[in-house]
Amino acid sequence: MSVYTSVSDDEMRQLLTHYAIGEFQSLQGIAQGITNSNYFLHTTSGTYVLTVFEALQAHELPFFLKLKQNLSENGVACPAPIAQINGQFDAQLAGKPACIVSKLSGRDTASPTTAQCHSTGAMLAKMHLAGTTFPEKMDNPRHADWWTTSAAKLAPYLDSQDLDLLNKEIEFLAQNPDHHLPSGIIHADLFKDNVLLDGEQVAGFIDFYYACQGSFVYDLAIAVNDWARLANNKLDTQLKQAFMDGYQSVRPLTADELTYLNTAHRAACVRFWVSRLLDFHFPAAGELTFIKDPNVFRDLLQTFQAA
Ligand SMILES: Nc1ncnc2c1ncn2[C@@H]1O[C@H](COP(=O)(O)OP(=O)(O)OP(=O)(O)O)[C@@H](O)[C@H]1O
Ligand SMILES: N[C@@H](CCO)C(=O)O
Repeated sequence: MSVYTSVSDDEMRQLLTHYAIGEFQSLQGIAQGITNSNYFLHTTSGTYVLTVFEALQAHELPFFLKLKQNLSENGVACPAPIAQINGQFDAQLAGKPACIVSKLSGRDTASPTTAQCHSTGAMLAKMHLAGTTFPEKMDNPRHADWWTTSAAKLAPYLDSQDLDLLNKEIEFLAQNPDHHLPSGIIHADLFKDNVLLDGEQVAGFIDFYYACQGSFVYDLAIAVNDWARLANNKLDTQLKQAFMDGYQSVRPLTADELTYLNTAHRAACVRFWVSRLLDFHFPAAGELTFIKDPNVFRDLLQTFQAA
């Protein structure tokens, strides 16, 4: 149950005095989710989603909320943040940063169909195009510098084979950067559990809290590595193709992006192999982390190295 911060009815009533979304009716904790406390908020004007952020700092929140507003206004399926009467999107509850966003229909899936991959790929391309109208920038906190520093921190915990693989791959990526490729705002974590689906169609992307500047093909590779990954840690050709076709139905990849694609998949493997290794070897104190298997991305990386 991912409700770490309990919000009382009185606290919620008080917060709602700053919004024009009707009178408080009830709050219902949402079981899914790992990092934050999420609730369905029922008011006399409808149902919304309330998030109380457990790790994000208050000053970091406005960027992500303005981004979601910009994207939702530009036809990207994602929750629209609800502004307070004074125009501010971010709020505070129980001393923590919080926000209210529109509720989307749909649910995530662990086993996508090709049609769902196609729809998600198309929406990702739409997001990349729409993001070009967003004026603010955010550096990627989990890219080359981060994985280089993290590999040094992880070195004592890895066996020599894994450490050698990781270090050589980081060296390869340093020699093959993506700076020359089309870039802009990327989601950077578009795994299956961050997309709500309504039948075969995307109802909305959620969890924009790793969104940052990056190359579009890297973002595409992050998503395909999860959407098309099979239990044997190889990619399903049909799911991958459907995702790529969906993406390219909206934004065809350039010749340079197609040339770089395999390297982008490798970079995406390193990103999540390393973050999962850090979660495993350095669990944050007091954090209820559901450790995800780091080795799936090590194994997937090796399939791309062999390609
Ligand atoms: N805008 C929304 N509309 C409908 N349901 C939502 C919305 N936002 C979140 N949810 C529901 O809440 C669940 C938890 O949200 P989310 O995955 O963002 O949790 P988190 O703890 O904030 O992040 P994470 O699990 O990635 O650490 C989602 O699986 C989804 O079911
Ligand atoms: N999507 C990530 C977790 C959140 O960043 C993973 O599966 O490792």
